Amino acid sequence: MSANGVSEKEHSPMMRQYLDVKDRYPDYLLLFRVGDFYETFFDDAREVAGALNIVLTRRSNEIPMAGFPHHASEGYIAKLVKKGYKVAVCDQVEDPAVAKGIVRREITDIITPGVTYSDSILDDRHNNYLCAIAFLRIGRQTVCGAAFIDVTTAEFRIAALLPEDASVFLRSLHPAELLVSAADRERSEMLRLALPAGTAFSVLDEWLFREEQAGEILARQFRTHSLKGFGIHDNPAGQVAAGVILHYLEETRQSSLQYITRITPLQSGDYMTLDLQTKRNLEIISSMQDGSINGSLLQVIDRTRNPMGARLLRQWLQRPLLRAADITMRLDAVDELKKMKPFRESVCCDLGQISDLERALARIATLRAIPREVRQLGSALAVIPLLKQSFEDAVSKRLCSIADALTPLPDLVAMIESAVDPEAGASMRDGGYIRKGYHHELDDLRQTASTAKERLLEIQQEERERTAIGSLKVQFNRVFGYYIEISKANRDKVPPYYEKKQTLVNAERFTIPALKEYEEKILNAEERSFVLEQQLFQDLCCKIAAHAEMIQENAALIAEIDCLAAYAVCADEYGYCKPVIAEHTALRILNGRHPVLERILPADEPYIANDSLFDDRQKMLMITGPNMAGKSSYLRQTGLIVLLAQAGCFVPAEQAEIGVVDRIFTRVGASDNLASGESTFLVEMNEAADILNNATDKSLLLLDEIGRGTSTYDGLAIAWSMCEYIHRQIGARTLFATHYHELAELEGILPGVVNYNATVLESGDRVIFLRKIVRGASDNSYGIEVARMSGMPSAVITRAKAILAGMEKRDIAIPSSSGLSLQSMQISLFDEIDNRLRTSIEEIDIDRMTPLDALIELKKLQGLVRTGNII
Ligand SMILES: Nc1ncnc2c1ncn2[C@@H]1O[C@H](COP(=O)(O)OP(=O)(O)OP(=O)(O)O)[C@@H](O)[C@H]1O
Repeated sequence: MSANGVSEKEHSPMMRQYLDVKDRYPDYLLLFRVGDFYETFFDDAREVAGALNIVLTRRSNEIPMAGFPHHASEGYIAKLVKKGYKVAVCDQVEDPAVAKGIVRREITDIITPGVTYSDSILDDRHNNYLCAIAFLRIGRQTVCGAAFIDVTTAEFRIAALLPEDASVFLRSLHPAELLVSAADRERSEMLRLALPAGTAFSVLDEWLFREEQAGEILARQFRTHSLKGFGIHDNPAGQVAAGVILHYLEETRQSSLQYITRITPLQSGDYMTLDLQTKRNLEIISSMQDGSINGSLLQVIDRTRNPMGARLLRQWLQRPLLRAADITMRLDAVDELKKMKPFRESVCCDLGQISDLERALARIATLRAIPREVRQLGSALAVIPLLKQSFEDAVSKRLCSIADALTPLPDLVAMIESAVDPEAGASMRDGGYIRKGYHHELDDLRQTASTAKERLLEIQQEERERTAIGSLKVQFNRVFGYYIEISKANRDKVPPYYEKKQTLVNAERFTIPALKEYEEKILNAEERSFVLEQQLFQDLCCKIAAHAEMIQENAALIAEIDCLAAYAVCADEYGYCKPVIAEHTALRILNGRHPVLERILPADEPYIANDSLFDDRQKMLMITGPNMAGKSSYLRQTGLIVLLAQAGCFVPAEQAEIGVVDRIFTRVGASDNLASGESTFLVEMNEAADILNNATDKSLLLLDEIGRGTSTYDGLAIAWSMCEYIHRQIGARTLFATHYHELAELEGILPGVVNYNATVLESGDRVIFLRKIVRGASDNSYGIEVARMSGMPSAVITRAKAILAGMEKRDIAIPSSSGLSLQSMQISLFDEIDNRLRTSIEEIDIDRMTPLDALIELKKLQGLVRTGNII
């Protein structure tokens, strides 16, 4: 029985053919070519109709069906794939006119979110990753590894992971599609939950996740006996994941994978780990406001001129370096480019001319390219000698090695130039894209066709004279081929040897033996030259693909030059300074600025620069100050400056010395994970726990309003003890912004804790934010003043002031000065409980209570006294 209860036998032959194909591709939406349409049936049709918002109809009144015209398929397929669907395209592979019985159909393309080359789906400034995660049991241990590939750029990497870190890794990589094993059900489910909505998730057979299987497939792909040369041999789970990826690519019919020439390890020791939280809080790639690039660090720094550079810059900002020598090498290169402005500008101009070599190569190697792309690749490769030459006099180590490594490919450039017509258009349908002189036989065929066409003109002239019909014309169309058209008015002059082909309203069309003869010559020659041209173009693509490794290396170097030049432009135009990078744990940023805020604030309210100073005597900066005073911005600014410096970029500061940070941890503001059912406070505590468990003395901790999500006293107590723990157990450089003025007490108690505050100026009952972070603790929250400035109704403000005055008189709940010790904090905690106890008892209406109610009430009161909370 089939999906809707119709038995196989009752189906038409075409539907049986459909079901046969669908059987082989159950996880894909099967687009089945029927005439000029791609049709989907059964459940696929329901999905497609919903996803594309198209009509769901029924075939033969029974089978659900939805489809779209084939000429518009690119847009529809893009829409489906962007929504996370995997699509298999089944085409008619023989001419229906000559087919005997049911026309033959085959899968001609498979497109999934992680395996696509289509410009309608991809963004050229983003990588598009297909990722696999594998868990392996080795002895008593479970090891985990990941592999990921961008098939459009051939970047193929593997990483060794701790099993518990797999979700964090995935969130950080943000792949378009994930492959997991059917055997790891629970773990796979956890991974699925870690993925952002819309990520495709494929569960594959367990046998694919075996070491032998992976070893074989990797050795075949890279044509080696051992994987030692790639430096990935000590990561068996990663290798399994890589093998799974290659198998999946083969299965999805990506037959020409030769352009994937290497696999490289992603060593956790080389790069700073940036968890999703930190990426989000520091707004590195996208802003918190709307998730777009607008307002992000990337938007400010991305001054690249080329898509390859743009993609690499994203990676650089998300993977800052850890070794001082590597960072300094990048900074020196930026310095050199910054100083040589005219040279840099001319290099940038060259970079702007270079097309996307990586993606063009992938399309060429997989025979998806059109002639224009090949031509563009040729022009891009032609710029390499110029680039190489222009860097010949470079001084900095990295620029010198880039100049050395750039490899011109003159023969390939010449071959492309001689083969592809510079005017080649977007379509290959009409041929004519291979240049004259490239191939002898092609030239001959074209000559034959053109001579025959000239002969047709002669025939036209001869027939005009013979028939005395001046308007007689030899014409061509795809359906009827060549014909002679004669208007109705001249109908009686048509000679008897004219054979009628077609009658129109005002004219008739004929053929004659001479016309037939030349028509055949032309069509034959054209048909053969068309096929030959396709063959020559394919051969050219294969020859280019044979140079894949060299092209990829050049592309990587061009991308790097682009990023370094972009950094230099930022340094120059935004007034950034070159940071000094050291292997100690101090941090000295003088007059640092927030790279994004300083660009968006109005000129009359410029960003106020501040210092961030850490050394052995100053390890934890306790920052108090009113709302809106600039505490969070100061925390973020410090994190961003460190991140930029370690990504090899100059920084928005007057001077900066950065002791390399192994990881930036952030706990900034309330992030809502309400969708996953967690309370704001729980999320806050999870994140705080993660920081305490993973930070080291080389980390930078940016903690904003820890404890805010719960009651004042719980929050204060947690914040206090976290500070103690960080101080005693971790020793990380920490910026701690808080509204708990009591925490200022810690300055006297824990060495290395130093108070700072975001200053304000009181002017009458107004507050002016100076945005200067200065030594000492703040002594006022100004919360009510800030509320007033936000446009709160004045009645609320007046009442709030009265309540505050009352509370301050009674010295309860809201702490008003920094003079409280932990002991006095506990005393006021009991005051608060006493007050709540008293109010609760007063509010009890004994006359309306049953004895049971009274007992329940008593239990609540007991709970209040014991835990500080009413149950
Ligand atoms: N150094 C600065 N120079 C100029 N403007 C600043 C500066 N720092 C912050 N601002 C401006 O003040 C606004 C509020 O800053 P921020 O959010 O950092 O304050 P906050 O003290 O953390 O407030 P809250 O405690 O309410 O979170 C920012 O959006 C920015 O426009």
